[in-house]
Amino acid sequence: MLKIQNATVYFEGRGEKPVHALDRVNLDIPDGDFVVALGASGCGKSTLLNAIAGFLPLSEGSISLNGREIKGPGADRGVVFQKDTLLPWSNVADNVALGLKFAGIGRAERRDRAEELLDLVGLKDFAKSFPYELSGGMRQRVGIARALATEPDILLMDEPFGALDSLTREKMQELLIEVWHRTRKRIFFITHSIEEALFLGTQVVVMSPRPGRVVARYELDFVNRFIATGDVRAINLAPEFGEIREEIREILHKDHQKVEIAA
Ligand SMILES: Nc1ncnc2c1ncn2[C@@H]1O[C@H](COP(=O)(O)OP(=O)(O)OP(=O)(O)O)[C@@H](O)[C@H]1O
Repeated sequence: MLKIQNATVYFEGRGEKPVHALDRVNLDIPDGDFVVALGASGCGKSTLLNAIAGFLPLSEGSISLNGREIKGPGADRGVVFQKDTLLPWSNVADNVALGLKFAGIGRAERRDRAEELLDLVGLKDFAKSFPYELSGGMRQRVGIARALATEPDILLMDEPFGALDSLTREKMQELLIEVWHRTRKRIFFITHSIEEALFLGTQVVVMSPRPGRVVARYELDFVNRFIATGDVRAINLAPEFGEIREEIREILHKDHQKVEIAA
């Protein structure tokens, strides 16, 4: 279980009032859950992800993974960002195996593991390619394979498909569902897109800015419906999909007005 209790973060402002980026967020991510955080810009989504990753400390509250409090980065958490962070001078297989190299795993085992993961993300034939030879979607797939290499307990994904064109994005969503279904890895995923959140999440938390807090939660089943049927269109057209989408749109619209007024 990943347990977030009263997570609160203040950033020191430049001589002004501190920014209250995260306010008493409580969230449980059980094993196998796909949790999506959704919200307007500045509502603290990345702050929350960075705190789970151990990149920044909480001002108050705690985050624990399998009973151990998170105090810094660790191999039990794999991270994928919007911009790929692949090493341009290393080929795809070496990029995937980077974390294994740091962990002292031998060359043969690294190669086997990289091969297995590239197969999982549909890039079996690209092991020897270099990042510049790949499209944006393919680079993100390498990023996912790399994040999974050390067999983390959770995958943390900060708008991983935000920079992709809509067709590639849809393909990547389906690929990620396949990866999730096959590995049953728990995932914490950030997005601005309501449709993406509803399609992917077994749990969707809607966040609101100033201060960043959770304002709505949904337990959803569309992702499992997709796994069972493969029918994206039927899901998009399902009345309950439309209802929740409108409900969330309303919440986010109010946030937008709030931010515009404050700006
Ligand atoms: N290092 C920092 N120092 C000061 N303020 C920060 C810092 N990082 C984030 N903030 C502020 O904290 C608030 C939350 O930011 P955060 O990046 O977590 O939001 P977000 O929901 O991820 O936004 P976006 O969707 O635009 O990425 C914002 O007001 C932001 O300006």
